[in-house]
Amino acid sequence: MNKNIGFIGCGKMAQAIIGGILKSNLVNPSQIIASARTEKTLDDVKSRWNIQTRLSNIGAAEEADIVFLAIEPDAHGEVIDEIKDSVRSDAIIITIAAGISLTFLEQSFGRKVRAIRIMPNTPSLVGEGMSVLSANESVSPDDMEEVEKIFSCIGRAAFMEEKMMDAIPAISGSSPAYVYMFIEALADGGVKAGLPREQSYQLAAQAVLGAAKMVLETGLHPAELKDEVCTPGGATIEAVAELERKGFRAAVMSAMDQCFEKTKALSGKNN
Ligand SMILES: NC(=O)C1=CN([C@@H]2O[C@H](COP(=O)(O)OP(=O)(O)OC[C@H]3O[C@@H](n4cnc5c(N)ncnc54)[C@H](OP(=O)(O)O)[C@@H]3O)[C@@H](O)[C@H]2O)C=CC1
Ligand SMILES: O=C(O)[C@@H]1CCC=N1
Repeated sequence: MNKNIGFIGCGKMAQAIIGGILKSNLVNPSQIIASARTEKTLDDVKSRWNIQTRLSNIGAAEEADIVFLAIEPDAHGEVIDEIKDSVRSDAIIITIAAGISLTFLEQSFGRKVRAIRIMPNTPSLVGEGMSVLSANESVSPDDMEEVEKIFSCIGRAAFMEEKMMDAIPAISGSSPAYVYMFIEALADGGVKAGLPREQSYQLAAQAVLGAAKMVLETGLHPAELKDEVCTPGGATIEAVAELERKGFRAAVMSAMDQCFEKTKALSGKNN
């Protein structure tokens, strides 16, 4: 891809995207220009990937064809104020923040900008991200294709109407955190039953990866796949019954409600 990509903010999520893009060889390290609040972060990313770094946000924004706002939701107003006169008029502006709307971006730039709102997740680092994208009407089909190319290189990309975007953190932006907790719990259970800890992590993580692939590749309903594992009178149904008694599914859905409510609160605060 013959474009310069700027990252304003270079924390966990930006680094997952940068690492994923570079692994897929979509661009060279010299095409990525990142800024952050501290020199420490910039030194870290420079030594990890040899990308270009700038301590000034303007420095990262002015040379970029695509500008990622990879900062906290609350930092958007101040940062956009800082860079808005330096961003190229034809640049594509992307926010990856929870709860930052396209209208907020347009209003903060004070002009028509090509704006895209994306909710990615950290498995982008290993090419297994899930990113949901929503664009304003200034974004052309060619722009969309270009941005979709980036996110398809680091996992799966889906376009959705903006009204859906506040619901995405709970299901795919934040959910890797709950899945890691599940893997950790599985591994602890393995250790409790006498398995070595390192192998327990491997067994647990591979079971989660395999189960996810079964859902994606067989197209079967998760309930049907679950039923296939439960041998009549066997061991699995005992575990399933205990998970139901302990409110496993209700706990997951209620956790997602909390995440959704917080995202809506961020949206309300920033829009
Ligand atoms: N983590 C995740 O899994 C996901 C995060 N997101 C979104 O990504 C965004 C960043 O989150 P995350 O990566 O977790 O957070 P981090 O705290 O890891 O990263 C934030 C980055 O922003 C930089 N920063 C903060 N203020 C400024 C500023 N004024 N100028 C320049 N740089 C600044 C920080 O610099 P420094 O390092 O020097 O402090 C840091 O590099 C959030 O909006 C979040 O909603 C979206 C999906 C998933
Ligand atoms: O915790 C957060 O707010 C961000 C959004 C999705 C994942 N991390």
